[in-house]
Amino acid sequence: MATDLTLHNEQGAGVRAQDLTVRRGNEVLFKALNFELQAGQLVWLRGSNGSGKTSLLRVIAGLSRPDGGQLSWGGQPLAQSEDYKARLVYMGHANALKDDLTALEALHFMTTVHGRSCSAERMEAALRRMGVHHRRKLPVRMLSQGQRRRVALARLALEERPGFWVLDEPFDALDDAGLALVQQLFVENVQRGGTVLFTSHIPVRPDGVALQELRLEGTRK
Ligand SMILES: Nc1ncnc2c1ncn2[C@@H]1O[C@H](COP(=O)(O)OP(=O)(O)OP(=O)(O)O)[C@@H](O)[C@H]1O
Repeated sequence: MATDLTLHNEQGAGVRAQDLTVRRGNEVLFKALNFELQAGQLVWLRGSNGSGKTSLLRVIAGLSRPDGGQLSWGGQPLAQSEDYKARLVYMGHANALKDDLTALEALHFMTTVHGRSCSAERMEAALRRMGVHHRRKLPVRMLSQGQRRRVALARLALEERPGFWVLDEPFDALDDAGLALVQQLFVENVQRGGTVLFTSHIPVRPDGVALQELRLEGTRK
């Protein structure tokens, strides 16, 4: 039997998952999962430890393949959609910052790797917004965990287009002010017509947009 987690929203195209099945080893994490993620949605992917949230995010980001079912964007397979690839911003659980680079260099490296290269002034402004500008010349290895997270998340502060953000535990290691900053970035992306799909074990309550939930609980068969 299919599990329908469709989130209803009428604005524009989005990601559609049909009968999605993912296994890890011998374990079926979820089976025949159906949902849509559309423009203007802020979606909290929830589920207990090991329920398959990271695995689902990786599949949506195109980093691994589902064992069954399809993912599409505007009727086209997700993996073949240039529009989807251009909108996708995926951030995994790890910060993916190079320890020996300074914070500014690490952000520059990250944006270049992801094809989002921009001016030094804009990167400095993003680091300032994330409250780590005063640490921009320090090597990443000398930053605290929360500061590293803020540098990595500065990538989101550089985005100006309506993006499709897929974020695994973005709030990890952040203090209350950091949490508020990142939620504000979510709201801005959603308000310009983007989508944010994220996991978090910390309850969040962004102001100004509706928060929807996609629950993986009970989807195993
Ligand atoms: N490469 C792998 N090989 C085998 N099993 C894996 C692999 N990666 C993940 N798993 C298993 O898949 C299940 C789901 O893992 P996943 O990381 O997707 O869960 P999660 O919901 O993100 O968990 P958490 O809340 O703890 O971060 C776990 O039981 C895990 O052990």
